[in-house]
This record gives sequence, structure tokens and C-alpha cells, in this order.
Amino acid sequence: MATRVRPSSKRCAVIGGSGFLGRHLVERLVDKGYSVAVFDIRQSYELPGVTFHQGDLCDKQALLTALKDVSLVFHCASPAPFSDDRALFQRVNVEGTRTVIQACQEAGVQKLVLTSSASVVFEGTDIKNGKEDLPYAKKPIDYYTETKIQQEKLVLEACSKEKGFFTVAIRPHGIFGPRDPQLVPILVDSARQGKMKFIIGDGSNLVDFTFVENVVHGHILAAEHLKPDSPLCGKAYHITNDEPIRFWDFMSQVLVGLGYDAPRYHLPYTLVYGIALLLWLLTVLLRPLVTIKPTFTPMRVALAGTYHYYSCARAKQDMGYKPLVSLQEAITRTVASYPHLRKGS
Ligand SMILES: NC(=O)C1=CN([C@@H]2O[C@H](COP(=O)(O)OP(=O)(O)OC[C@H]3O[C@@H](n4cnc5c(N)ncnc54)[C@H](O)[C@@H]3O)[C@@H](O)[C@H]2O)C=CC1
Ligand SMILES: CC(C)CCC[C@@H](C)[C@H]1CC[C@H]2C3=C(CC[C@]12C)[C@@]1(C)CCC(=O)C[C@@H]1CC3
Repeated sequence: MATRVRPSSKRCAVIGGSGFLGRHLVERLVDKGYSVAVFDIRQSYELPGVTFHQGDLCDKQALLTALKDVSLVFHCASPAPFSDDRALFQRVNVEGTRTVIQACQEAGVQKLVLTSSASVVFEGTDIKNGKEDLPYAKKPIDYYTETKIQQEKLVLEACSKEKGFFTVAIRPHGIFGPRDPQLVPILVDSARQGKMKFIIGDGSNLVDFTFVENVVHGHILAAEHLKPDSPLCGKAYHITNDEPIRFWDFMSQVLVGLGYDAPRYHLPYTLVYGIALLLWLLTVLLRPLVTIKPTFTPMRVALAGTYHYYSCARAKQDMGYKPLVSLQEAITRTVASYPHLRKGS
């Protein structure tokens, strides 16, 4: 009779491993001695110790090939949050995650670590030191958030001692760092277009921005602490830098670091939010004729003008989490990593 070889605990897969967070996670896992299978719709780099499987996570057969002999899976794939494509979010984040869970169970994977988002509880109003027991947003601010909620529920509900399948969700917030295609590039693009002169609201709102290496650290700690009977099973964990900062101070530090002026003039939050809402309606109405991509979407205005920072006390207690890189060092390293985005370059 053939004996089934138990997958090595140092062999793992990263779904979405070609992305910003995924690649940082893969690099750290390799440093720690893991052998890694990356599964992604694209391949963006090569690295010794890493095998690449190009495919769509909605394709179970393709996933099964990548998950062969894997005991631990990180799922950090998602369409970009600013897309307006509801069907794509539903297909990838919800149906695709269902497929990931099925494939993991069929392949004999023991642990699944999902990258969720702290935004699953954000409805556009202030959150101060939010804990994981806040209810999911009843009126999510966009399709991205709506489907991240459904995705997180699916993964946490799949946790089963009977099946020997253990799941946990990591909820980061405002990830930034070298190679991020989103935060710094959008900010610099807005500054180059002369759109970063204004502070939305009085500028006192505190927000979490989390350095990518700390987010990676939280994921790996979660994977290593996820065991039968551990408190992590089926739970969500905020992972932040644990240093909330005024949204506009963070933006100003990045802008000034790259040689641009800091925003100076204040605009009332409700006025900007109202204009952003009108613009969004206009883009929806005109969509069959023209494609407009406004910089100040209602979602960005809500993120820029409200408090939203989260407690990571649960992660500290259950997995000994502590940020590895301080916010100031993280900003310095991030700014230095974008020489091509400096003013005048
Ligand atoms: N960037 C941020 O500030 C935050 C991100 N997150 C979450 O972190 C995760 C990673 O985000 P980022 O690295 O910023 O995004 P990213 O866009 O850089 O990476 C996502 C990766 O998923 C892949 N992907 C998309 N659809 C796929 C599909 N159908 N099949 C296989 N692969 C697919 C993409 O090709 C890409 O490589 C996402 O789940 C996101 O929701 C959560 C909180 C904050
Ligand atoms: C134009 C300016 C007002 C804002 C420029 C910076 C923004 C691009 C970023 C500030 C907060 C960021 C953020 C996210 C994306 C980039 C920002 C809006 C997320 C929406 C990414 C996905 C998530 O899960 C939540 C994040 C919250 C913070």
C-alpha cells in the first residue's frame, strides 16, 4: 500500500506572490528557509528557491498542481482596490476564495493564512483604536470592501478541527514600502498634477500606515502560531505599525522627502466629499461615452478625512507580534526607494 508523504512544514505556497505584499512575503519566507510555490496570474520576478505557477485562482485544477506537497498557504491575491469592476471582485475575492479553500482541503493543506483588510469594518466614519470585535461594515464603502468581508467570513468559517484545516485572517491597514505600486505613486502623480495643495478637514485625523515588512512579520507569526487548539484558529488579527499618525503628516513627510511641497490649505471635509460623490455619479452616468478617473474618489476622501486606526493588542497577546520597523525608519526607507519619483527626475 502506498503511504502518503506528509507535506514538509517548510514548504508553502503564496497565492498572489507576484504582487507588492506577496513578493515581500516570499522573499522573507525564502530567507527563513522555506521553499515557496508562487501562484499568480502573472510572474513579475525570479528568485532561487521559488517555483512559479501562473494561473487564475478560480481554476481549481491549476491550484491543485501548485499546492502539491504544500502544508501552509498564504492567500494575498486580490484585484486592485480602486477598480470599479464589481463582477471581477465577486469572481476573484468571493468565488475564487471558495475555490482556494476547496483546493487546500483536497490537497491536504493544513494551514491557510488570508490577507484580509482592516477596512472590513470601515464605513466612512471615524474608528479610533478599533478592535477585531467591531461588526463588519453594514454599508461597505466600495465593492472591494464588500467582497473582502465575504472573503474573510468564508476563510474563517472554513476553520475545522475535524478536518485538520486551520485558518486565520490578517487585517493590515495602509500598507506601504518599497515597490508599492499604489500609495506613493498615486500621491506623487497627484502632486505632479498640482492636486496636493489641500488638506481635507482640519488635518488632525489619525490613521494607521503599516510598513510592508511588519505586515509580512505578522503573516509569518500567524502561520507559525496557527496550531490545533491555538487561540488563532478561525480568528482575525489587526496588524499595524502601532503608531497612528495624522493622515496629512504622513502624506507631507513622504511628499517633502521626495522634494514636493506639503499640502497647506484646508478644505471642509463635507464639501470635498460632496464634490467627490457628484464626480463619481458623473463618471457612472458618462461611462458608456467617456472614461474619467477622478483622483479624489469618495473612498479616498473618506480615507483621507476620517480617523481610522486599529488596536493590535490581540496579535501582541496571541502571537507575540511587535512591529520590527518603526514608522520613521519605514518612511525614510520608502522615500529612498523611489529615486525615480523625486521632483525633477
Ligand atoms: N495595499 C494595501 O494597503 C492593503 C492591501 N490589503 C490586501 O493585501 C493583499 C495584497 O495586496 P497588494 O500586494 O497591495 O496588491 P497587489 O495588486 O500588488 O497584489 C495582488 C496580486 O494578486 C494577483 N491576482 C489578482 N487576481 C488574481 C487571480 N484571479 N488569480 C491569481 N492571482 C491574482 C495579482 O496579479 C497581484 O500580483 C490583497 O489581498 C489586499 O486586499 C489589505 C490591506 C491594505
Ligand atoms: C490623493 C490623496 C488624497 C490620497 C493619496 C494616497 C492614497 C492613494 C492612499 C492613502 C490611504 C491608502 C489606503 C489604501 C489604498 C491607498 C490609499 C487610499 C487601501 C484602500 C488599500 C486597500 C485596503 O485594504 C485598505 C487601504 C486603506 C488605506
